[in-house]
Amino acid sequence: MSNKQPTIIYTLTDEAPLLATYAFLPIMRSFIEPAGIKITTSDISLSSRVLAAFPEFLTEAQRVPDELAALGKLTLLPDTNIIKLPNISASVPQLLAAIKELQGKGYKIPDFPELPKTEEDKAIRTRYSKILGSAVNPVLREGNSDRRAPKAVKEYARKHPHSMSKWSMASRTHVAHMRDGDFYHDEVSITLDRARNVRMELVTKSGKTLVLKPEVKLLNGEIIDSMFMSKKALCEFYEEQMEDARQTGLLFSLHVKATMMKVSHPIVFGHCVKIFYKDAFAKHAKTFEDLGINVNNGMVDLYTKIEKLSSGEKEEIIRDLHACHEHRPSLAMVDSAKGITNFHSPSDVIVDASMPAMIRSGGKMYGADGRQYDCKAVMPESTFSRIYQEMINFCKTHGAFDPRTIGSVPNVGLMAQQAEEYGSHDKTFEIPEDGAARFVDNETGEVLTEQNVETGDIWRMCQVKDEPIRDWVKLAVTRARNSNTPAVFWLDAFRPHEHEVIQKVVKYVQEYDIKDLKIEIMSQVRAMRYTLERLVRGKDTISVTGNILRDYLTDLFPIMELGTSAKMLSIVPLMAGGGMYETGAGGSAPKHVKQLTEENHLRWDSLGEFLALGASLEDMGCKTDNAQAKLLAKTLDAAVGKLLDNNKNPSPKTGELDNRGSQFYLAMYWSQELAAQSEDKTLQARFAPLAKALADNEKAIVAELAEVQGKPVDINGYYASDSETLQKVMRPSKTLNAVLAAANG
Ligand SMILES: NC(=O)C1=CN([C@@H]2O[C@H](COP(=O)(O)OP(=O)(O)OC[C@H]3O[C@@H](n4cnc5c(N)ncnc54)[C@H](OP(=O)(O)O)[C@@H]3O)[C@@H](O)[C@H]2O)C=CC1
Ligand SMILES: O=C(O)CCC(=O)C(=O)O
Ligand SMILES: [Mg+2]
Repeated sequence: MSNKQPTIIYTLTDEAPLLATYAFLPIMRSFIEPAGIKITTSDISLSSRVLAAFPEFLTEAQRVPDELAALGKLTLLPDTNIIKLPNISASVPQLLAAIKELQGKGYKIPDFPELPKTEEDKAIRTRYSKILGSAVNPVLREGNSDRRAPKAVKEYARKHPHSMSKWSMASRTHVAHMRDGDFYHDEVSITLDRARNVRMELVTKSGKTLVLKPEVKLLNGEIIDSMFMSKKALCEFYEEQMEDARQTGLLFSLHVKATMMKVSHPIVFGHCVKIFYKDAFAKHAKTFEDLGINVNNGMVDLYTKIEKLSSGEKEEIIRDLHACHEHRPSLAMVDSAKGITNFHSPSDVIVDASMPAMIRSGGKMYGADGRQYDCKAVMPESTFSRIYQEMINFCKTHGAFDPRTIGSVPNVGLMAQQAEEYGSHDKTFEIPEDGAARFVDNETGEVLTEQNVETGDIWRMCQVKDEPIRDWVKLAVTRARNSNTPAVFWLDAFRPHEHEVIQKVVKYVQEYDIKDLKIEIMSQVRAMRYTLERLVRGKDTISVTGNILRDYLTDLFPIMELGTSAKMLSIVPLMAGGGMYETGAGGSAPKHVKQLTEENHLRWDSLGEFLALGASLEDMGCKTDNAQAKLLAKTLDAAVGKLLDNNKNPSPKTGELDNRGSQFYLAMYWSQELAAQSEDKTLQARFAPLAKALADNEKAIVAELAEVQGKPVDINGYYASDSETLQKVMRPSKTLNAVLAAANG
């Protein structure tokens, strides 16, 4: 046992989860500190990451340390215990807004160089690139992922089923994906025979050798993939699908994950927008180039930049853009009332959240008139899009899922040590010239892979190390055994990368006695069908997947089963021995901030935080033999059960109980559980008065929390608010604050 004080590190992130944190931290402290457990915070918000990247632009007082890097290092230590809330994986428009806000607050950080020309601009751009997209999770996720719906949550969903829209056999909704020329078709994969130092280079048809990445250090047994997406095939695909949607009268809707595939997917997104508005882009090519318009960042980039033009020029462009709509399909809308389409920003429609929402709505998305229509969900990469089509087929045949009766699909996901797409960010390139794209061993000159590519193709290297695969297999077998549930590895032997992974899975599974377990390997589409057949019969099936499907399935199934992925238990057993407890499987819900600032109601559900805290305490209790930590975990679990039983979840409707009210109830139930137990008399004596004070003041507290609602509230910014304001907004009940202060002595 270490002599260090047991410590939980709680992350400060962005948007709704950060707001909720300002209410939750004081509550948590009141419960944890009496047991000698310390809570520290680590600010990994977007604004803090921006400031940490540019110390020389700031005054001494403004500088902040790089807390993400420090936290990343801690994940490699055995006694680390982190509670990680969702953070913004910033798109360019989000980063630009954060920079602008910080500059407005007196931080003299540089502008984001959109078209860097000088060396200095390029260096700044490189620093900003490290902050863009999925920049936090790959650093902290030094372990694989275990996400599931706890029993109490599943029972709650069965008792209080969320609404599911009807599916009809007549639905024309479908998924459109490329059938050729995408990453699935153009992939080569190898397992390394020894550690190697490799470069990525392009030998152009004109005879030049361009080194795109001089060095990638690879380990023995590591799997590396060379894959590319053909620009020509992608653009043809978009043309065909747009024409098909137009002729058949379907909404056209594009779904990408531009945050996690932060280099490739913005390009994939941008081509779609440029094809849709092809005529306007051809006519105004020169102006757009002069303005530095880059629709990889969405139409918002275009609309912002044409503001600089005279009103005549601007109107002409807008007229020409509108004219394109006449021979194109209707677009799915993100906000019909404001005329914001699917093309506005690549971070508005993120596959993991957007596809389940569409399937939950009976295959419908919103059109420009605010009504719901069948749609063509365009997901160019066929690798994983087919699973959604399989689910759609199933819903059309069987009708919508019934949350009262369906089973559950927990996930064990491969993601440790920047597995698969997580590690591809600095190894993804837009090909500048036709040629051969190759991985070459720097020491021997050996060409490991070679693929012919054309200008504009997207070429990348993905990798996965051997140890994470072994750990993933162990986690899958352990979950299958502990829950007595079949586990299916979703792996397609016809995809080169997964073919290599299968070899390792087969090898590492043999390290366990699995004769009483049901462990299978199936291609994704078969795995989906098999899982769905079981799901509708009330049976559970563990999905064991690579990184992308980890992400996709841990929103998809929870949203069908529970109505949300916020109520998921989401654990990352760190490979070095520590633990990271993520809060739910959803994101930072920007819509929720909007509702808060307009109506002072925060609908964010902190159940994920409560579950993560429970898992974190339990783990601490077991690893350090700390009975009080175990007791806190047990009583918190019971309190969560009571919270669900009494339906004290936050309501989406202003005027009803919100996040702050739900947190109050958690505190009340938790203190009651601690007061009612007799295992630990000290904790009992400590919490009895708190339980009484909270119960005695329930009415007053709930009334004070309700009173503030219905009016706008100023949170002093969006990305870089200040803690004083947030505390004030998130802790509006004087009575609750006084009770907690008294309890903390
Ligand atoms: N682990 C992480 O760090 C993750 C970060 N993200 C980031 O989050 C941001 C937003 O992503 P987006 O795709 O919009 O996904 P979100 O999960 O944030 O939002 C989709 C919808 O899910 C519902 N939702 C999600 N979490 C909760 C919760 N705790 N309580 C209540 N409802 C919830 C909300 O529905 P409703 O509007 O109906 O209330 C919300 O509008 C992006 O910047 C993304 O990169 C995304 C996923 C994970
Ligand atoms: O890292 C990200 O950008 C989002 C991750 C995510 O969506 C998830 O873990 O479910
Ligand atoms: Mg996700």
